[in-house]
Amino acid sequence: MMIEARGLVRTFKTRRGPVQAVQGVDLAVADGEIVGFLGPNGAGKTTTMRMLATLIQPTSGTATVAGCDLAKDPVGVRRRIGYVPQSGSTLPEAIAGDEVVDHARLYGVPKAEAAARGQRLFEELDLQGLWRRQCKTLSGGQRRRLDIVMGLIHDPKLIFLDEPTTGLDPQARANLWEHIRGLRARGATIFITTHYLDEADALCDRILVIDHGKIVGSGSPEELKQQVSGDGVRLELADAAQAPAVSKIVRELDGAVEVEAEGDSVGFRIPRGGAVLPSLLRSIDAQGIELTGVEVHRPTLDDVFLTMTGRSLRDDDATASTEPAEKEVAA
Ligand SMILES: Nc1ncnc2c1ncn2[C@@H]1O[C@H](COP(=O)(O)OP(=O)(O)OP(=O)(O)O)[C@@H](O)[C@H]1O
Repeated sequence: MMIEARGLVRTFKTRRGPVQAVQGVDLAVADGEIVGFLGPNGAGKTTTMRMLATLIQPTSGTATVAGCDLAKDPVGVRRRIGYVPQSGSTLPEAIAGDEVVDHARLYGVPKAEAAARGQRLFEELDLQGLWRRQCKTLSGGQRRRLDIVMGLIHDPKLIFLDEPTTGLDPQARANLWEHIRGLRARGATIFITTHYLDEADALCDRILVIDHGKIVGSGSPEELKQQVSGDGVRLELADAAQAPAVSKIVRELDGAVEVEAEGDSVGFRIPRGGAVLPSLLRSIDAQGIELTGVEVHRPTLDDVFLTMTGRSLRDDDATASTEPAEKEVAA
C-alpha cells in the first residue's frame, strides 16, 4: 500500500470555536493507482491531503505514507512524495528553470543533475523552450505543468495534486489529464483532489467521496454509478395540468422511484430506463396526453453524490454555506 490511514482527525481552533475539518478518515491507496478525492468546497479534502503530505499534524489518527510512518518519520515521507498545492509554488518574477533547480536543491539534488532532470521533465510536460521564461509570462496551463515539474523533480513515487485543473480551460484540462496518466505510466501513484465530477470520472481508477470531514463512499467511477438506482428519465408535457395524471402512470411502473412533477415536466428514476419507455409512452398516449420531449440519462457522479449526501456537488448553496473561513487562531 502506498497510503494507509486510520482514524485521521484534524480540528482547527478558531475564534468562533473548534472546526472539525476532518472527522475520522480511513483510507488506503495501492501502488500505481490514480485515486480521486472528491467532495464539495470545505469537505476536508485539502486538510486530509496536507496531513498526508506532512504539512500539518493530525489531531489524532495514524498513517503510513510511501512506506514511512507519518508521525515517526515525516522527513522520510517528505523525501518520497511530491506535493503540488492548489495555489502553485512558483514566484511570478522568477525564471522557470531557476525555480525548478532551486527546488531540486532543497532535496539535495546537485545543480547539474537538477537542471538535466528539470529539462527532461519540461520536455515530458510539453514545456520545451520555456526554461528561461519568467513564470508570470506562462499561460495558466503551462504554469500548472510547471508546478507539477516542481513536484516531480526529486522523482517521488507518490504525487499529491490539489485541484490541479481549477481555473484551466477545457482543452488545457484535458491536456493535463493526459500528462497525469503519463505519470502513472511511469510507475507513480497519484492522489488527486477535485470537485469536478468529469475529472474524477475521466482520470481516476478509484474515487473516495468526502463530505463534512467523513468518507461517505468509495469505488471505481462505474461502481459508484451502479449504486444509484437506475437511469434518470424526464418527460416534458405539452400541458402542465396533466402532470398529476402522468405522475400516476409513472408510479405504477415496476421499479420507478423519486417520481417528481415540476411545472410541465415529470422526472423519475428506473432501472433500464430505455427499455421501459416504449410501453410507458403508449400508456400516456392512450390517455390522450401529449408529450413534447423525453430524456433518459445514465447516472452521473453527481447523481452518486446526491444519493450519498442528499446534496448536489454543483449545488451553489452547498458551496456558499461552507465558504468560511475564519482562519485558525494560534493555540
Ligand atoms: N487553517 C484553518 N483554520 C480554520 N479552519 C480551517 C483551516 N483550514 C481549513 N479549515 C476549515 O476546515 C474545513 C475543511 O477545509 P478544506 O480546505 O480541507 O476543504 P476542501 O474540501 O479542501 O475545500 P476546497 O474544495 O474549498 O478546497 C472548512 O470548513 C475550512 O473552513
